[in-house]
Amino acid sequence: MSAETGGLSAANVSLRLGGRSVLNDVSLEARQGEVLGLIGPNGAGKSTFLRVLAGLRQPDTGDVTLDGGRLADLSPNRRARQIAFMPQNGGSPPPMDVSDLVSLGRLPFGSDPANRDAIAQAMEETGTVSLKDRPATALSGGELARVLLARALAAETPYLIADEPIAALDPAHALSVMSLFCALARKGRSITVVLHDLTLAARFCDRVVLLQSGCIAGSGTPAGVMTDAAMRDVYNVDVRRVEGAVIPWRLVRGVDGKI
Ligand SMILES: Nc1ncnc2c1ncn2[C@@H]1O[C@H](COP(=O)(O)OP(=O)(O)OP(=O)(O)O)[C@@H](O)[C@H]1O
Repeated sequence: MSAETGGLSAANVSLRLGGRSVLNDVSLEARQGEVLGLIGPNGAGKSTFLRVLAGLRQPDTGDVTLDGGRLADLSPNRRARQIAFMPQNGGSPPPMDVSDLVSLGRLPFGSDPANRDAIAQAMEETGTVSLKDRPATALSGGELARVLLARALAAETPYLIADEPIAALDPAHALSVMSLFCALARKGRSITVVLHDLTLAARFCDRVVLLQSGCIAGSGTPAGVMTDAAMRDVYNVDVRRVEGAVIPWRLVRGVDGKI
């Protein structure tokens, strides 16, 4: 992991797509040492913003900086050594075995001797070791999501940006991945993650940013942002904070290897 300090910051980012404003003056900082949750309803602009933050799409106005320098000025290779991005859904995987797909996460590092250990660790952390010889095209949706997360983690970048990484996961794997994100943050990594599971967002994120129609509608601690009023205004739902709800809370045993 890089010893560099500082943050990944978006400042006053705006973007129009198809003649519509999709992001409107969005500013936020992804800080090392914390899990930042990006929440908001469908179409709020979360995925679009993540791509801007990862340097994969240029905003119309505003800028993204990494440790004080313009992200757009970094070469793709240098950027990839700093920021790993896990896209939503991931699309159709290429026709290759799982271990080869995860290895792609190390491409920016050439023949670095650390590649082997980084790949092995990422597969252990995501419970994908038992899938290593399977064709990626034959995985279930949740299995593929964990393999794509392993590919992103294998790069061991200071910044991880993940778009709905637990959307397809069963409760045990979702808990395991969120716990892993917290553990990585405690080791100094910056994790920025889009979530629709508000229970897990409230429990595992150090900070959340609530997006609504391309604008920031709230930012701060989960309790401070996810108020009844905000849930009503932004999500159009009344929430109940119910004891006795079935909330998967702790793993009974590891899922497929070390968790
Ligand atoms: N290439 C595009 N051209 C036109 N509109 C687009 C394009 N890409 C995204 N949009 C629109 O921008 C808005 C934000 O899309 P985005 O995928 O960022 O939302 P999201 O918050 O990630 O939603 P979800 O929770 O459904 O994944 C949506 O209304 C979407 O239809």
